[in-house]
Amino acid sequence: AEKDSSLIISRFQEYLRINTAHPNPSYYEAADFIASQAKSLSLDSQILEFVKGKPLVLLKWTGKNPSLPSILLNSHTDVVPAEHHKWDHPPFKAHLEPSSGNIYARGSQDMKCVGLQYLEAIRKLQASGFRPLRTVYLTFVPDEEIGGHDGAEKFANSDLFKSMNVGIVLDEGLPSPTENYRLFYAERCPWWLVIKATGAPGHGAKLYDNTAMENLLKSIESVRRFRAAQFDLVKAGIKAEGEVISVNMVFLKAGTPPLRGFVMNLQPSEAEAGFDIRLPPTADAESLERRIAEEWAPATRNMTFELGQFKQRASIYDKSGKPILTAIDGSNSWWALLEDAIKNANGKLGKPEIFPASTDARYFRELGVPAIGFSPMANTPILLHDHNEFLNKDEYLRGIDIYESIIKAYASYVEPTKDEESRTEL
Ligand SMILES: CSCC[C@H](NC=O)C(=O)O
Ligand SMILES: [Zn+2]
Ligand SMILES: [Zn+2]
Repeated sequence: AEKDSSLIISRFQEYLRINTAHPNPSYYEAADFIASQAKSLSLDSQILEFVKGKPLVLLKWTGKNPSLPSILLNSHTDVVPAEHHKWDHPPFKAHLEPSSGNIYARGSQDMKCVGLQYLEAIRKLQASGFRPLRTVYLTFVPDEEIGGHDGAEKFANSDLFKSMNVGIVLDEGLPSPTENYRLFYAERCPWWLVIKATGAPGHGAKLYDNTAMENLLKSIESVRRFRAAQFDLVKAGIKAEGEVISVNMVFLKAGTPPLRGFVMNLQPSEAEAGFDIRLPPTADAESLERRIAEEWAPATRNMTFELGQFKQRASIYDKSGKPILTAIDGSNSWWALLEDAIKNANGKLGKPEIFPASTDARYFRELGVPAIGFSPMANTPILLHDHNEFLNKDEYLRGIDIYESIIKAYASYVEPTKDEESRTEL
Protein backbone atom coordinates (compact mmCIF):
# COMPACT_ATOMS: atom_id res chain seq x y z
CA ALA A 1 0.00 0.00 0.00
CA GLU A 2 2.93 2.28 0.78
CA LYS A 3 4.30 1.69 -2.69
CA ASP A 4 0.85 2.33 -4.20
CA SER A 5 0.55 5.67 -2.51
CA SER A 6 4.01 6.79 -3.52
CA LEU A 7 3.13 5.97 -7.13
CA ILE A 8 -0.13 7.87 -6.76
CA ILE A 9 1.75 10.91 -5.47
CA SER A 10 4.33 10.73 -8.26
CA ARG A 11 1.58 10.71 -10.87
CA PHE A 12 0.07 13.80 -9.22
CA GLN A 13 3.47 15.51 -9.27
CA GLU A 14 3.95 14.57 -12.91
CA TYR A 15 0.67 16.27 -13.85
CA LEU A 16 1.52 19.33 -11.73
CA ARG A 17 4.86 19.71 -13.49
CA ILE A 18 3.19 20.30 -16.84
CA ASN A 19 3.09 24.06 -17.19
CA THR A 20 -0.47 24.79 -18.26
CA ALA A 21 -0.42 28.40 -17.04
CA HIS A 22 -1.93 31.13 -19.15
CA PRO A 23 -1.16 32.80 -21.44
CA ASN A 24 0.67 29.85 -23.05
CA PRO A 25 -0.62 26.64 -21.50
CA SER A 26 1.04 23.38 -22.62
CA TYR A 27 -2.33 21.88 -23.45
CA TYR A 28 -1.10 19.06 -25.66
CA GLU A 29 1.35 17.85 -23.04
CA ALA A 30 -1.47 17.76 -20.49
CA ALA A 31 -3.81 16.03 -22.93
CA ASP A 32 -1.17 13.39 -23.74
CA PHE A 33 -0.56 12.77 -20.07
CA ILE A 34 -4.26 12.28 -19.37
CA ALA A 35 -4.66 10.06 -22.42
CA SER A 36 -1.80 7.87 -21.22
CA GLN A 37 -3.43 7.58 -17.78
CA ALA A 38 -6.71 6.66 -19.45
CA LYS A 39 -4.96 3.97 -21.45
CA SER A 40 -3.57 2.38 -18.29
CA LEU A 41 -7.18 2.20 -17.05
CA SER A 42 -8.56 0.92 -20.37
CA LEU A 43 -10.93 3.87 -20.63
CA ASP A 44 -12.12 5.02 -24.04
CA SER A 45 -10.40 8.24 -24.83
CA GLN A 46 -10.97 11.00 -27.36
CA ILE A 47 -9.22 14.31 -27.84
CA LEU A 48 -11.64 16.94 -29.12
CA GLU A 49 -10.67 20.32 -30.47
CA PHE A 50 -13.65 22.63 -30.56
CA VAL A 51 -11.06 25.36 -31.04
CA LYS A 52 -7.72 24.65 -32.64
CA GLY A 53 -4.87 24.43 -30.14
CA LYS A 54 -7.23 23.85 -27.23
CA PRO A 55 -7.64 20.11 -26.77
CA LEU A 56 -10.39 18.74 -24.53
CA VAL A 57 -9.95 15.16 -23.37
CA LEU A 58 -13.09 13.06 -23.07
CA LEU A 59 -12.84 9.69 -21.31
CA LYS A 60 -15.51 7.05 -20.98
CA TRP A 61 -15.98 4.15 -18.59
CA THR A 62 -18.92 2.36 -20.12
CA GLY A 63 -21.65 1.19 -17.79
CA LYS A 64 -23.54 -2.10 -17.85
CA ASN A 65 -26.66 -0.12 -18.69
CA PRO A 66 -25.53 2.72 -20.94
CA SER A 67 -29.12 3.80 -21.54
CA LEU A 68 -29.33 5.25 -18.02
CA PRO A 69 -28.37 8.91 -17.55
CA SER A 70 -24.60 9.12 -17.21
CA ILE A 71 -22.22 10.73 -14.73
CA LEU A 72 -19.81 13.47 -15.85
CA LEU A 73 -16.69 14.22 -13.80
CA ASN A 74 -15.26 17.50 -15.04
CA SER A 75 -11.95 19.24 -14.37
CA HIS A 76 -9.94 21.93 -16.12
CA THR A 77 -6.34 21.43 -17.18
CA ASP A 78 -5.31 25.09 -17.27
CA VAL A 79 -3.99 27.06 -14.31
CA VAL A 80 -3.48 30.73 -13.59
CA PRO A 81 0.01 32.23 -13.94
CA ALA A 82 2.40 32.32 -10.98
CA GLU A 83 4.94 34.93 -9.93
CA HIS A 84 7.80 32.46 -9.67
CA HIS A 85 10.17 34.56 -7.57
CA LYS A 86 7.52 35.08 -4.89
CA TRP A 87 7.14 31.37 -4.21
CA ASP A 88 9.19 29.40 -1.67
CA HIS A 89 9.34 26.50 -4.13
CA PRO A 90 9.10 26.81 -7.92
CA PRO A 91 5.43 26.59 -8.92
CA PHE A 92 5.96 23.88 -11.54
CA LYS A 93 8.37 21.72 -9.59
CA ALA A 94 5.71 20.07 -7.40
CA HIS A 95 8.12 19.95 -4.48
CA LEU A 96 7.06 17.60 -1.69
CA GLU A 97 8.17 19.02 1.65
CA PRO A 98 9.24 15.92 3.63
CA SER A 99 8.47 17.32 7.09
CA SER A 100 4.91 18.40 6.32
CA GLY A 101 3.93 16.28 3.33
CA ASN A 102 2.79 19.43 1.51
CA ILE A 103 3.08 19.44 -2.27
CA TYR A 104 3.71 22.94 -3.64
CA ALA A 105 2.52 23.70 -7.14
CA ARG A 106 0.28 25.96 -9.15
CA GLY A 107 -2.80 23.84 -9.77
CA SER A 108 -2.34 21.66 -6.68
CA GLN A 109 -5.69 23.00 -5.38
CA ASP A 110 -7.11 24.47 -8.58
CA MET A 111 -7.71 21.87 -9.86
CA LYS A 112 -5.27 19.26 -11.09
CA CYS A 113 -5.83 17.44 -7.79
CA VAL A 114 -9.47 16.75 -8.63
CA GLY A 115 -8.81 15.61 -12.20
CA LEU A 116 -6.31 13.00 -11.13
CA GLN A 117 -8.25 11.98 -8.01
CA TYR A 118 -11.15 10.96 -10.29
CA LEU A 119 -8.75 8.73 -12.23
CA GLU A 120 -7.10 7.26 -9.13
CA ALA A 121 -10.52 6.50 -7.64
CA ILE A 122 -11.44 4.66 -10.84
CA ARG A 123 -8.16 2.74 -10.62
CA LYS A 124 -9.10 1.60 -7.12
CA LEU A 125 -12.63 0.70 -8.10
CA GLN A 126 -11.34 -1.37 -11.00
CA ALA A 127 -8.89 -3.14 -8.71
CA SER A 128 -11.74 -4.03 -6.38
CA GLY A 129 -13.65 -5.57 -9.30
CA PHE A 130 -16.34 -2.89 -9.41
CA ARG A 131 -18.17 -2.36 -12.68
CA PRO A 132 -20.37 0.70 -13.20
CA LEU A 133 -24.04 0.35 -14.03
CA ARG A 134 -24.18 3.87 -15.44
CA THR A 135 -21.60 5.18 -17.84
CA VAL A 136 -19.02 7.46 -16.23
CA TYR A 137 -17.50 10.21 -18.40
CA LEU A 138 -14.54 12.38 -17.53
CA THR A 139 -13.68 15.66 -19.21
CA PHE A 140 -10.38 17.50 -18.94
CA VAL A 141 -11.16 20.89 -20.37
CA PRO A 142 -9.05 23.89 -21.41
CA ASP A 143 -9.52 27.58 -20.72
CA GLU A 144 -11.64 27.57 -17.54
CA GLU A 145 -9.48 30.29 -16.03
CA ILE A 146 -10.19 32.63 -18.93
CA GLY A 147 -13.92 32.00 -19.05
CA GLY A 148 -14.29 28.53 -20.57
CA HIS A 149 -15.70 29.85 -23.85
CA ASP A 150 -13.38 27.69 -25.97
CA GLY A 151 -13.65 24.74 -23.59
CA ALA A 152 -16.59 23.74 -21.41
CA GLU A 153 -19.01 26.20 -23.01
CA LYS A 154 -18.55 24.80 -26.53
CA PHE A 155 -18.60 21.24 -25.20
CA ALA A 156 -21.79 21.75 -23.15
CA ASN A 157 -23.52 23.18 -26.19
CA SER A 158 -22.39 20.41 -28.56
CA ASP A 159 -24.47 17.59 -30.03
CA LEU A 160 -21.93 15.22 -28.57
CA PHE A 161 -22.78 16.40 -25.06
CA LYS A 162 -26.48 16.00 -25.77
CA SER A 163 -25.88 12.44 -26.95
CA MET A 164 -24.08 11.61 -23.69
CA ASN A 165 -27.35 11.93 -21.73
CA VAL A 166 -25.60 13.33 -18.67
CA GLY A 167 -27.65 13.18 -15.46
CA ILE A 168 -25.19 14.83 -13.08
CA VAL A 169 -21.97 16.82 -13.36
CA LEU A 170 -19.32 17.11 -10.68
CA ASP A 171 -16.94 20.06 -10.96
CA GLU A 172 -14.59 22.02 -8.73
CA GLY A 173 -15.26 23.43 -5.26
CA LEU A 174 -13.00 25.06 -2.67
CA PRO A 175 -10.73 23.89 0.12
CA SER A 176 -11.87 24.22 3.69
CA PRO A 177 -9.61 25.29 6.55
CA THR A 178 -11.82 23.23 8.90
CA GLU A 179 -12.48 19.50 8.89
CA ASN A 180 -15.74 20.02 6.95
CA TYR A 181 -15.79 19.56 3.20
CA ARG A 182 -17.69 22.17 1.21
CA LEU A 183 -20.40 21.51 -1.38
CA PHE A 184 -21.61 24.10 -3.91
CA TYR A 185 -25.02 24.01 -5.61
CA ALA A 186 -24.75 27.31 -7.48
CA GLU A 187 -22.30 30.06 -8.19
CA ARG A 188 -22.18 33.80 -8.48
CA CYS A 189 -22.31 35.29 -11.88
CA PRO A 190 -19.55 37.60 -13.13
CA TRP A 191 -20.21 41.12 -14.38
CA TRP A 192 -17.12 42.96 -15.47
CA LEU A 193 -17.73 46.68 -15.45
CA VAL A 194 -15.65 49.54 -16.83
CA ILE A 195 -16.69 53.07 -15.94
CA LYS A 196 -15.26 56.03 -17.72
CA ALA A 197 -15.23 59.69 -16.74
CA THR A 198 -14.51 62.66 -18.93
CA GLY A 199 -13.97 66.26 -17.96
CA ALA A 200 -12.24 69.42 -19.05
CA PRO A 201 -8.46 69.09 -18.90
CA GLY A 202 -6.58 71.88 -17.22
CA HIS A 203 -3.60 73.16 -15.29
CA GLY A 204 -2.62 71.00 -12.34
CA ALA A 205 -2.64 74.02 -10.06
CA LYS A 206 -6.23 74.99 -10.78
CA LEU A 207 -9.15 74.06 -8.55
CA TYR A 208 -12.27 73.59 -10.70
CA ASP A 209 -15.27 71.29 -10.77
CA ASN A 210 -16.09 68.40 -13.09
CA THR A 211 -12.62 67.12 -13.84
CA ALA A 212 -12.45 63.54 -15.07
CA MET A 213 -10.54 62.55 -11.93
CA GLU A 214 -13.04 64.17 -9.57
CA ASN A 215 -15.96 62.64 -11.43
CA LEU A 216 -14.42 59.19 -11.30
CA LEU A 217 -13.51 59.50 -7.62
CA LYS A 218 -17.12 60.29 -6.72
CA SER A 219 -18.12 57.03 -8.38
CA ILE A 220 -15.39 55.09 -6.67
CA GLU A 221 -16.56 56.44 -3.31
CA SER A 222 -20.08 55.29 -4.08
CA VAL A 223 -18.91 51.83 -5.17
CA ARG A 224 -16.88 51.53 -2.00
CA ARG A 225 -19.86 52.35 0.21
CA PHE A 226 -21.83 49.60 -1.51
CA ARG A 227 -18.91 47.20 -1.20
CA ALA A 228 -18.53 47.91 2.51
CA ALA A 229 -22.24 47.35 3.16
CA GLN A 230 -22.13 43.97 1.41
CA PHE A 231 -18.93 42.97 3.15
CA ASP A 232 -20.40 43.96 6.54
CA LEU A 233 -23.18 41.41 6.03
CA VAL A 234 -20.53 38.73 5.62
CA LYS A 235 -18.43 39.96 8.55
CA ALA A 236 -21.49 40.00 10.80
CA GLY A 237 -22.25 36.41 9.83
CA ILE A 238 -25.63 37.40 8.36
CA LYS A 239 -24.73 36.18 4.89
CA ALA A 240 -22.23 33.73 3.47
CA GLU A 241 -19.53 34.86 1.04
CA GLY A 242 -21.47 33.63 -1.99
CA GLU A 243 -24.73 35.28 -0.91
CA VAL A 244 -23.73 38.93 -1.27
CA ILE A 245 -22.78 41.01 -4.31
CA SER A 246 -19.03 41.54 -4.35
CA VAL A 247 -17.41 44.50 -6.13
CA ASN A 248 -13.66 44.92 -6.36
CA MET A 249 -11.79 47.57 -8.29
CA VAL A 250 -9.26 45.79 -10.47
CA PHE A 251 -7.75 48.60 -12.51
CA LEU A 252 -7.42 52.33 -12.67
CA LYS A 253 -6.32 54.16 -15.77
CA ALA A 254 -5.78 57.88 -16.08
CA GLY A 255 -3.11 60.36 -17.01
CA THR A 256 -0.16 59.66 -19.25
CA PRO A 257 2.33 57.35 -17.51
CA PRO A 258 5.57 59.06 -18.73
CA LEU A 259 4.39 62.22 -17.00
CA ARG A 260 4.74 60.60 -13.61
CA GLY A 261 7.47 62.33 -11.61
CA PHE A 262 8.45 64.40 -14.60
CA VAL A 263 5.66 66.73 -15.53
CA MET A 264 2.74 66.46 -13.18
CA ASN A 265 0.84 69.62 -13.88
CA LEU A 266 -1.83 68.28 -16.19
CA GLN A 267 -5.32 67.26 -15.09
CA PRO A 268 -6.36 64.57 -17.60
CA SER A 269 -9.50 64.72 -19.70
CA GLU A 270 -10.29 61.03 -19.24
CA ALA A 271 -10.13 58.54 -16.40
CA GLU A 272 -11.44 55.01 -16.08
CA ALA A 273 -11.75 52.21 -13.59
CA GLY A 274 -12.58 48.53 -13.89
CA PHE A 275 -14.56 46.42 -11.44
CA ASP A 276 -15.04 42.70 -11.00
CA ILE A 277 -18.61 42.28 -9.77
CA ARG A 278 -20.15 38.94 -8.75
CA LEU A 279 -23.88 38.46 -8.31
CA PRO A 280 -25.51 35.60 -6.46
CA PRO A 281 -28.22 33.86 -8.52
CA THR A 282 -30.85 35.32 -6.21
CA ALA A 283 -29.66 38.92 -6.55
CA ASP A 284 -31.78 41.68 -8.06
CA ALA A 285 -29.89 42.21 -11.30
CA GLU A 286 -32.14 45.02 -12.50
CA SER A 287 -31.64 47.09 -9.42
CA LEU A 288 -27.88 46.70 -9.66
CA GLU A 289 -28.00 47.80 -13.26
CA ARG A 290 -29.99 50.87 -12.23
CA ARG A 291 -27.47 51.63 -9.50
CA ILE A 292 -24.66 51.50 -12.06
CA ALA A 293 -26.45 53.84 -14.44
CA GLU A 294 -27.64 56.26 -11.77
CA GLU A 295 -24.95 56.28 -9.08
CA TRP A 296 -21.75 54.73 -10.40
CA ALA A 297 -21.67 56.10 -13.92
CA PRO A 298 -24.31 58.81 -14.24
CA ALA A 299 -24.43 60.67 -17.52
CA THR A 300 -25.08 63.81 -15.47
CA ARG A 301 -21.48 63.54 -14.25
CA ASN A 302 -20.11 63.01 -17.78
CA MET A 303 -19.74 59.32 -17.23
CA THR A 304 -20.28 56.26 -19.40
CA PHE A 305 -19.98 52.57 -18.66
CA GLU A 306 -19.43 49.27 -20.40
CA LEU A 307 -20.91 46.15 -18.98
CA GLY A 308 -20.62 42.83 -20.66
CA GLN A 309 -17.52 43.44 -22.68
CA PHE A 310 -15.28 40.37 -22.63
CA LYS A 311 -18.48 38.25 -22.65
CA GLN A 312 -18.71 38.71 -18.91
CA ARG A 313 -22.22 39.63 -18.17
CA ALA A 314 -23.87 36.31 -17.86
CA SER A 315 -27.48 36.13 -16.83
CA ILE A 316 -28.30 34.83 -13.39
CA TYR A 317 -31.62 33.53 -14.67
CA ASP A 318 -32.47 30.64 -16.96
CA LYS A 319 -34.76 30.92 -19.99
CA SER A 320 -37.88 30.77 -17.85
CA GLY A 321 -36.58 33.52 -15.55
CA LYS A 322 -35.66 31.28 -12.62
CA PRO A 323 -32.29 31.65 -10.86
CA ILE A 324 -29.76 29.11 -12.14
CA LEU A 325 -29.08 26.67 -9.35
CA THR A 326 -28.97 22.95 -8.68
CA ALA A 327 -31.70 21.66 -6.39
CA ILE A 328 -30.58 20.33 -3.03
CA ASP A 329 -33.97 19.02 -1.94
CA GLY A 330 -35.66 15.69 -2.58
CA SER A 331 -36.21 16.61 -6.24
CA ASN A 332 -32.50 15.96 -6.89
CA SER A 333 -31.44 12.51 -5.67
CA TRP A 334 -27.83 13.19 -6.70
CA TRP A 335 -27.43 15.69 -3.88
CA ALA A 336 -28.39 13.30 -1.07
CA LEU A 337 -26.43 10.51 -2.74
CA LEU A 338 -23.33 12.70 -2.74
CA GLU A 339 -23.73 13.71 0.89
CA ASP A 340 -24.24 10.09 1.94
CA ALA A 341 -21.29 8.86 -0.11
CA ILE A 342 -19.00 11.45 1.51
CA LYS A 343 -20.25 10.61 5.00
CA ASN A 344 -19.88 6.89 4.33
CA ALA A 345 -16.22 7.54 3.59
CA ASN A 346 -15.98 9.35 6.96
CA GLY A 347 -16.03 12.84 5.47
CA LYS A 348 -17.75 15.67 7.32
CA LEU A 349 -19.80 18.32 5.57
CA GLY A 350 -20.57 21.99 6.06
CA LYS A 351 -23.72 23.81 4.90
CA PRO A 352 -24.41 23.85 1.13
CA GLU A 353 -22.93 26.99 -0.41
CA ILE A 354 -22.97 29.27 -3.43
CA PHE A 355 -19.55 29.31 -5.08
CA PRO A 356 -18.18 32.87 -4.79
CA ALA A 357 -16.40 32.88 -8.19
CA SER A 358 -17.21 31.23 -11.50
CA THR A 359 -16.60 27.70 -12.70
CA ASP A 360 -17.44 25.66 -15.78
CA ALA A 361 -20.38 24.18 -13.85
CA ARG A 362 -22.48 27.14 -14.98
CA TYR A 363 -22.52 25.93 -18.58
CA PHE A 364 -24.14 22.68 -17.49
CA ARG A 365 -26.53 24.28 -15.02
CA GLU A 366 -27.65 26.67 -17.75
CA LEU A 367 -28.86 23.61 -19.69
CA GLY A 368 -30.80 22.42 -16.67
CA VAL A 369 -28.32 19.63 -15.91
CA PRO A 370 -27.59 19.42 -12.17
CA ALA A 371 -23.98 20.26 -11.33
CA ILE A 372 -22.28 20.17 -7.95
CA GLY A 373 -19.01 21.85 -7.03
CA PHE A 374 -16.77 19.76 -4.80
CA SER A 375 -13.01 19.55 -4.27
CA PRO A 376 -12.13 17.18 -1.43
CA MET A 377 -9.72 19.37 0.53
CA ALA A 378 -10.41 19.69 4.26
CA ASN A 379 -7.94 21.13 6.78
CA THR A 380 -6.41 23.15 3.95
CA PRO A 381 -5.88 26.91 3.64
CA ILE A 382 -7.53 28.49 0.59
CA LEU A 383 -4.66 29.27 -1.78
CA LEU A 384 -6.29 29.25 -5.19
CA HIS A 385 -4.55 31.80 -7.45
CA ASP A 386 -2.23 32.68 -4.53
CA HIS A 387 1.53 32.24 -4.00
CA ASN A 388 2.70 28.92 -2.52
CA GLU A 389 -0.46 27.02 -3.46
CA PHE A 390 -0.13 23.55 -1.94
CA LEU A 391 -2.01 20.41 -1.05
CA ASN A 392 -1.00 17.96 1.61
CA LYS A 393 -0.32 14.49 0.26
CA ASP A 394 -2.44 12.75 2.88
CA GLU A 395 -5.34 15.09 2.14
CA TYR A 396 -4.92 14.25 -1.55
CA LEU A 397 -4.97 10.52 -0.82
CA ARG A 398 -8.02 10.90 1.40
CA GLY A 399 -9.80 12.71 -1.41
CA ILE A 400 -9.28 9.66 -3.62
CA ASP A 401 -11.10 7.48 -1.07
CA ILE A 402 -13.91 10.03 -0.98
CA TYR A 403 -14.27 9.92 -4.78
CA GLU A 404 -14.13 6.14 -4.71
CA SER A 405 -17.19 6.21 -2.49
CA ILE A 406 -18.95 8.86 -4.63
CA ILE A 407 -18.27 7.26 -8.00
CA LYS A 408 -19.37 3.88 -6.67
CA ALA A 409 -22.64 5.32 -5.34
CA TYR A 410 -23.32 7.39 -8.46
CA ALA A 411 -22.39 4.75 -11.00
CA SER A 412 -24.53 2.09 -9.33
CA TYR A 413 -27.52 4.32 -8.54
CA VAL A 414 -30.87 2.85 -9.50
CA GLU A 415 -33.81 5.22 -9.39
CA PRO A 416 -36.59 3.99 -7.14
CA THR A 417 -39.66 2.85 -9.05
CA LYS A 418 -42.88 4.84 -8.61
CA ASP A 419 -44.11 2.06 -6.30
CA GLU A 420 -41.14 2.27 -3.99
CA GLU A 421 -41.36 6.04 -3.94
CA SER A 422 -44.96 6.10 -2.75
CA ARG A 423 -44.13 3.50 -0.14
CA THR A 424 -41.37 5.70 1.32
CA GLU A 425 -43.76 8.61 1.42
CA LEU A 426 -46.26 6.64 3.52
C1 LIG B 1 -15.52 34.99 -15.08
S1 LIG B 1 -14.78 33.97 -16.22
C2 LIG B 1 -13.33 33.50 -15.41
C3 LIG B 1 -13.52 32.33 -14.57
C4 LIG B 1 -12.73 32.39 -13.30
N1 LIG B 1 -12.74 31.13 -12.69
C5 LIG B 1 -11.96 30.85 -11.65
O1 LIG B 1 -11.28 31.66 -11.05
C6 LIG B 1 -13.31 33.46 -12.40
O2 LIG B 1 -12.85 34.61 -12.49
O3 LIG B 1 -14.20 33.19 -11.60
ZN1 LIG C 1 -10.54 26.18 -11.04
ZN1 LIG D 1 -8.98 29.17 -10.76
